Amino acid sequence: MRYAHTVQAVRDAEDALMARLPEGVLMQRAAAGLAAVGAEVLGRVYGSRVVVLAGSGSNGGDALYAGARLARRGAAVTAVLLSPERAHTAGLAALRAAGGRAVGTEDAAAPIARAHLVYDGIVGIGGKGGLRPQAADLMRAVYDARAAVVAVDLPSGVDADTGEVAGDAVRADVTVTFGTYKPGLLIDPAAGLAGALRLIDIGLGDDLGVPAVEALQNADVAAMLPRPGGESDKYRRGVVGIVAGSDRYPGAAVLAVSGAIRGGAGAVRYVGGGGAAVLARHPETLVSTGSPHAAGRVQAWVVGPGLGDSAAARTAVEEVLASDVPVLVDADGLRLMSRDAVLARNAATVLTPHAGEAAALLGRPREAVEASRLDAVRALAGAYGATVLLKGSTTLVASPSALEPVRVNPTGTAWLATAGSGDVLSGLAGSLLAAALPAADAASAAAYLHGLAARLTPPPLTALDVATTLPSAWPL
Ligand SMILES: NC(=O)C1=CN([C@@H]2O[C@H](COP(=O)(O)OP(=O)(O)OC[C@H]3O[C@@H](n4cnc5c(N)ncnc54)[C@H](O)[C@@H]3O)[C@@H](O)[C@H]2O)[C@@H](O)CC1
Ligand SMILES: [K+]
Repeated sequence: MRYAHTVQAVRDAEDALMARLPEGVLMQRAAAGLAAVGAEVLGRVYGSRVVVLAGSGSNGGDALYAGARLARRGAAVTAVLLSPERAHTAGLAALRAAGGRAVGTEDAAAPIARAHLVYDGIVGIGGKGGLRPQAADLMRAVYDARAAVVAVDLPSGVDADTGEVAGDAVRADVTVTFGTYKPGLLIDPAAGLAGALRLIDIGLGDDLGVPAVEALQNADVAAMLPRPGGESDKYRRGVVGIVAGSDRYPGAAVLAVSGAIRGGAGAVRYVGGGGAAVLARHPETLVSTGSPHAAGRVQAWVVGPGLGDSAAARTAVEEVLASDVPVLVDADGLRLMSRDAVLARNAATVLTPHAGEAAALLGRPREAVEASRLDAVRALAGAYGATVLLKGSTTLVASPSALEPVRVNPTGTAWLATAGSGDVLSGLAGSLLAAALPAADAASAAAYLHGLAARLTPPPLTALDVATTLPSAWPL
């Protein structure tokens, strides 16, 4: 698992650790990591030209000490001090002692134009709001110079706790972060500005509390997925029921079932008007028309993809929500469900909106959901007492309890923004629910596998390609 902690958690852990260590040790650990990554990016340090953009806080201090380390190895290092009277005194002295120099912003143009590498030490976890105009101007000069940008702790101007970007922010090639990831490094739009992430262990480990955000890694997914044993039969492995598609949208039925049959459940029941199309593609499906409760026992339901908004569709959603097994609601189901029906449930409910659907449920503009994804997913999970998977550029999964970390999906590709890919995801997640995975695990493992399958599929990909590639994404 990859963990991200809030600024407050980082500060508490740093305070606890600093009380046990001589002064300055943590900053030296940070600077050593920063210098090592800078040296890697440069390839050859001796003779290279490095600019340190140093703000007034400890983030600038880290960058100045890193600059000092590279200067000792033969780099020409120039620090540009954004507020010269408040620059980190000891860091600046170390840089000067190592042969580096410092200038004010008025003299920054020439060194920036010739720089190979620029450290963004403007602000770190103490930053508030976007870049100030002067810093934004300096960064424009940096991009024009095509220097490599290494952000210190996080790209300045992004919100460390939420991933929100309120104004101008640094666009980094690499971000070297200290002690733990910050939520903003994993969640868009900020994550899109961080470049490659490098975590430097500064020893916070035992002092960090519960993470705010976590990202599954391959081994985590492997440990969660169902594996049939000698005692398994199709019913013990779980049966998933899919209520999807309609005469008008039979394709959604096929796609949801194609995800479900590759999700580890022992059998898939399909209920609805798309049965002929489903059977043509997946003859192993148990197909029925009529109502969900007449279809036979299932261990989880998926309801909504391509369902339309007929009276029958509404009744089907109500009936499924009244059941005592886990239910995943997607697409049209999200419009047809009532909040009271979701709140009244005892078994788990998983909602899988994209930003537009989440916006409608929350009564916010879509852009507001996209700009504040973490807040949106938590708000929805709280309001509905449900596990919510918010799809998009970074897919997030929030549990109904605000104490649980939000999961951010590390896989995926922009090619997934294709018709029907969400239907495959809901079938897959429903199948994992039927195989008895807890709701947050089912949703986040499904997002992981779906995103990985998409990456393994040569573009331009179709939703059915993703479903077909799922077995290659399944960890062995
Ligand atoms: N506390 C520690 O033990 C450690 C801290 N470290 C570094 O210290 C950083 C945090 O340092 P600080 O708490 O001093 O805070 P920062 O260096 O992040 O910035 C705080 C300063 O920036 C100003 N500021 C806030 N928003 C701004 C904006 N938008 N534009 C320009 N200036 C702005 C504030 O007035 C304040 O003076 C971390 O991100 C990390 O880089 C590391 O050295 C590791 C150890
Ligand atoms: K920074």
